[in-house]
Amino acid sequence: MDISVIIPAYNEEGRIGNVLSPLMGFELIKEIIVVNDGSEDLTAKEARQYPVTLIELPFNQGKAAAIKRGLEASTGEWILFLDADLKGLRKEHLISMIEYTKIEGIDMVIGTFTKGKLITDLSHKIAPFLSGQRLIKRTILEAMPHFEHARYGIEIMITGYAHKMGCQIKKVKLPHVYHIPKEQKRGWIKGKIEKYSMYRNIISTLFESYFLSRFKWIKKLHRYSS
Ligand SMILES: O=c1ccn([C@@H]2O[C@H](COP(=O)(O)OP(=O)(O)O[C@H]3O[C@H](CO)[C@@H](O)[C@H](O)[C@H]3O)[C@@H](O)[C@H]2O)c(=O)[nH]1
Ligand SMILES: O=C(O)[C@H](O)COP(=O)(O)O
Repeated sequence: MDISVIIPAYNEEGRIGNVLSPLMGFELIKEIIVVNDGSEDLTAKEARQYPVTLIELPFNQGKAAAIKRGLEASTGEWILFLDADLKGLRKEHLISMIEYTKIEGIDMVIGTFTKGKLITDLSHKIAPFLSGQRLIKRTILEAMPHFEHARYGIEIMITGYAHKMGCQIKKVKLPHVYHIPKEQKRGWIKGKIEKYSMYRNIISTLFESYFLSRFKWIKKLHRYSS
């Protein structure tokens, strides 16, 4: 198997290095694609210090659009999505995600936070399908209907689609990994505003695509064993 890592990044100066470092020297990783989604800070400069393919979007277009651009540029058989603001990510976490892909028939592995921070652990316990850490067969992503406008609704779309197509999904715990909350990244007021707008993206995607006909998949997701 070969893996393309795609990391969407918007204003992640001082953080993106924590995610890129553990990826170095990993044999199965064919390429690392960082999509700088119109950042106004030094995210791109920091990413350039690593051997990555850097795609620069001229203005902020949202996570889903950044992922789409990364996907178009990638060539791996499997795609590993990682957020650029993770703390505590280590090689062992990647290895445990990759191990699951060896099980016959597995199409997607979702990495969930545990033993990191109470709030992030809790949010992944309640809503593991919102996790941005995933390893997916590229054929599934390529077959998906347009998703580039979904912004933060992207995880809902991918999970819903995979479910609809009968894909096999596994959750894998990523101990001691968490992400930096928006309030800490952007300041309290701006952080809360961005969070509110993220929840709107998530809820509207959920509502538009699945509320009436396919709500059942959410319940089922909780049953996927780790
Ligand atoms: O316009 C944007 C906004 C975010 N990002 C990047 O996308 C990733 C996730 O964004 P973040 O704002 O950190 O999201 P969270 O608040 O952590 O949201 C959680 O929930 C979201 C909705 O399910 C998921 O997309 C995230 O991966 C998940 O961590 C990070 O690398 C960002 O830099 C972009 O590239 N463009
Ligand atoms: O996972 C969490 O801790 C929150 O629900 C989302 O965090 P955020 O502040 O990065 O949006």
